[in-house]
Amino acid sequence: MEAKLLEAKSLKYTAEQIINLELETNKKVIIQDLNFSIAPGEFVGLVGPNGSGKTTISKLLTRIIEPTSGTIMLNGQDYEELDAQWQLHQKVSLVFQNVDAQFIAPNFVEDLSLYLGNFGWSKEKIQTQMDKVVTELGLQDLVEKPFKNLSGGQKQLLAIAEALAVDPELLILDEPTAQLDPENSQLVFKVINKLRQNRKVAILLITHKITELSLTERVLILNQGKLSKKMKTNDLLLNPTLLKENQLSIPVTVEIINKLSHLIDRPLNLADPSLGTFIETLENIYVNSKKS
Ligand SMILES: Nc1ncnc2c1ncn2[C@@H]1O[C@H](COP(=O)(O)OP(=O)(O)OP(=O)(O)O)[C@@H](O)[C@H]1O
Repeated sequence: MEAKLLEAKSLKYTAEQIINLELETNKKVIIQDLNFSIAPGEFVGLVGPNGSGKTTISKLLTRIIEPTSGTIMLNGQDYEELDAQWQLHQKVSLVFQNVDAQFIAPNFVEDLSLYLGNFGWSKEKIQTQMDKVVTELGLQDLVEKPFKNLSGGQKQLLAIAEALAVDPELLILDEPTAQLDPENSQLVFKVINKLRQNRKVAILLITHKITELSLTERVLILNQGKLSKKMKTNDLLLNPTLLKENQLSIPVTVEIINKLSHLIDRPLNLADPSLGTFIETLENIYVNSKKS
């Protein structure tokens, strides 16, 4: 049986929702009956239309909110047994969609010291971890600069560095480049790619961007709070209908294949092995051109 780092079973989350000006409420089901697992070191994508519940899942996995029912297990241990959030947050780290909400001190050195100090770490241990992560991501020039003088991409990199400083087993990235321009997105993309190659951390990547998704091995597709599909990322990348339904931009290669089919006036089977090799080559050229 495949090893499981994290396992969610029959996960449900319901929130009170105000329905009119008299402030009457009803229960809104946001997450319903989710079952999924993530293996140690696995890189998994989480996609779905706006409002499908992706951010809610990241909050459940970090105990910012508690599920209405169901269980989450980490290394076979029930989340309930990780009796305080601080214990969990050394194993499962989250980078928020809006990184400004993540920092409370004026710069990275002070912010990370405060964050790791909360776990009761000694000054020496904090310094060792800070040096390690700053060197790993090449952020030496940024660590003492005030956050207010940094670009969105630089802040996003520091937020990732902060989340990695605890050496988590699972890192959750919630749309890490959603608010960045192409240049800053590229900076962050390169770092995620580096982590994939060099760290043994499992990553759950929430994204609407196909280039980021192409770094993942497997993808969970969420629809109205339910997991509608779990599939290999490559299979999703070749399925224009599913991509559109999940607000993912169509890969340039699939567009080329579709245009080819129009030209020859017959559908091309994307599952055809020879076409697969052609698409793979085009994808590599495309992804590499984005990386460089
Ligand atoms: N505490 C809450 N009370 C009421 N409704 C909520 C609450 N939290 C989330 N929701 C609703 O639950 C749904 C899922 O929200 P969530 O932010 O998880 O979606 P998402 O897939 O991350 O969306 P996006 O892609 O836009 O970031 C939305 O309709 C949202 O309005």
